[in-house]
Amino acid sequence: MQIKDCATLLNLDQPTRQRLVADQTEVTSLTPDTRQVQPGGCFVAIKGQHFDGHAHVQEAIAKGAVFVVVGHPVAASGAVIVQVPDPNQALAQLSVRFFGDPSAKLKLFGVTGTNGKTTVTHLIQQILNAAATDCGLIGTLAVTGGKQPHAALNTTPDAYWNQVYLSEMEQAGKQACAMEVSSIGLSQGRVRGIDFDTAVFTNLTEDHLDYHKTFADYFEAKALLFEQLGNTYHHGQKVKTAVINIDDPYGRKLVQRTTANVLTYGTKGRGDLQATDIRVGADGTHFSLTIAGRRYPVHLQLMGKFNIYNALAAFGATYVHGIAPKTIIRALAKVTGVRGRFEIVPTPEQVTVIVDYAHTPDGLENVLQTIASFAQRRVFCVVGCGGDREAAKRPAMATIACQLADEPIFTADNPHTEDPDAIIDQMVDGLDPATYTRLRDRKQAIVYALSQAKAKDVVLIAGKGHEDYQVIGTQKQHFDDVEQVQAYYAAKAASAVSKTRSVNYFSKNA
Ligand SMILES: CC(=O)N[C@H]1[C@@H](OP(=O)(O)OP(=O)(O)OC[C@H]2O[C@@H](n3ccc(=O)[nH]c3=O)[C@H](O)[C@@H]2O)O[C@H](CO)[C@@H](O)[C@@H]1O[C@H](C)C(=O)N[C@@H](C)C(=O)N[C@H](CCC(=O)O)C(=O)O
Ligand SMILES: Nc1ncnc2c1ncn2[C@@H]1O[C@H](COP(=O)(O)OP(=O)(O)OP(=O)(O)O)[C@@H](O)[C@H]1O
Repeated sequence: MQIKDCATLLNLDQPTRQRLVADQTEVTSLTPDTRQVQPGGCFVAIKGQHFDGHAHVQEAIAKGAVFVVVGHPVAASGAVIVQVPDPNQALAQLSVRFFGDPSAKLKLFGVTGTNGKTTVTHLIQQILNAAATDCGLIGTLAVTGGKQPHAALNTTPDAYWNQVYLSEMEQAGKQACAMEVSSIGLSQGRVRGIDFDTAVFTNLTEDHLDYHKTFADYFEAKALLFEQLGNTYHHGQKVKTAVINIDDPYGRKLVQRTTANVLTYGTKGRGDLQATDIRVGADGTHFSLTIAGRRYPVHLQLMGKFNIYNALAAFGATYVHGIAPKTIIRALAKVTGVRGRFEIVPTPEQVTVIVDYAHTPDGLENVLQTIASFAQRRVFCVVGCGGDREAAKRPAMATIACQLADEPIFTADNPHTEDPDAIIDQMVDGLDPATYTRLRDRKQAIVYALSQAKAKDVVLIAGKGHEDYQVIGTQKQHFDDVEQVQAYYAAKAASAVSKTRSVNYFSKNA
């Protein structure tokens, strides 16, 4: 890329555009991060919550930046510096150009909604792989599909990293990418410049209201994905489709918000794609799927009615790409689970232990209702709420746990800089203390639940799913719910062995 290429790309005033139009200086790298600036590169100054790139332009130039994009005038010299109204938008425009617009060459699936994004993207990946279409993933668990996986800092990375990851996937020979698109990512413009083929809506319930302030704003952020599918019908090879949960009232609104083709799905008698005759058994979930007047039996190993919705979403997203229903159904039947999503942790006892990422009132309710459909005895529920965010959902989470679990145990999630006890106080406000147990230390809470559970009980450990850390204060410490369960049973087995040994020892010497 040369500086002159940016003349028509960026939102520049006429004199600046004329100044750049003949500049053949090569721009050999691009970054919004002062720590990554390379000689010959372009630096885009971004103002974040903690760091403002504008205050560090001279530092970027000292590191060799030849082209700098800013949002307001800065006192710096030694490079071509241009001002644009929105540096975040400029970063997206430059990234698409610099990395050769990889999303145009991949089948791009964007999945949004309060719950189900991770699950649906994984299901889409499994189906595409079964149909010999190599698919990468961008989402909460990680970014995969390039040469090597990347840990996920955000569910939806920023505009620069999206293009980096997509170009890595393209270079690694991937043909598709399924991407989780968060409402925060949408409202911050992180997916600007990504040419989605298919946008999927799962559902909308209360979440992230500390960020979006009102439910209406939260919905508007989600709606952006469907509006951004475009307003033309000449997308080259891309046929744009919105796949929408029509049982959700917000899904019904979204149908009006896109000019793309729409495929709706649901379980309540409407939708192009419908699930009926739903049966939950010990071997998973069975239902009949109807599409285009044909009916297919489907079996999922995944538990829970919400996973039927996730399966319908993934079915719709891949069906519109011409994948045969039977191929999709076979692939869905093989999926055993997604890490930290209703993950059954094997135990040496007849206690069913489930680790699940449910961290919204709706998510927790769904998981507990699913457990109720097969639980034979008591249900324990270890759950907490995150700190420094979303205080409003705390009492709702605890009330649902008290209503749907026999033994709710309230504990810490990621308290961040809040006092875990203060968070639990807000959770249990108005609840009868006789109806729950509170143990602020998450390890102790898990150990307590496991030690109380008897054969045929179920222990749900909710809220952190795949996370292998706990954020206490400003420190991120290693903590993994699955490991805690394994450690508990390993310690129990070791103590049983040592007790047996000591009994033998004493009996031998008696
Ligand atoms: C509130 C928020 O959205 N924050 C995001 C924001 O961070 P920030 O404003 O603090 O950034 P910053 O550290 O001030 O840096 C600003 C700029 O300066 C640059 N910088 C920074 C340091 C330096 O030395 N030099 C430098 O140039 C950075 O590269 C960046 O371009 O920009 C960062 C880089 O893109 C994001 O990682 C970060 O997400 C944080 C981690 C976060 O927690 N975000 C949450 C709210 C979020 O986005 N969540 C959604 C939804 C998840 C869900 O659905 O559950 C998500 O998509 O993850
Ligand atoms: N379609 C759904 N409807 C309601 N709840 C769901 C649905 N799918 C999953 N869940 C619940 O929400 C939890 C999170 O699921 P998943 O990770 O797939 O959602 P997500 O949208 O990616 O969440 P996040 O953005 O917070 O990572 C699951 O562990 C499950 O409890």
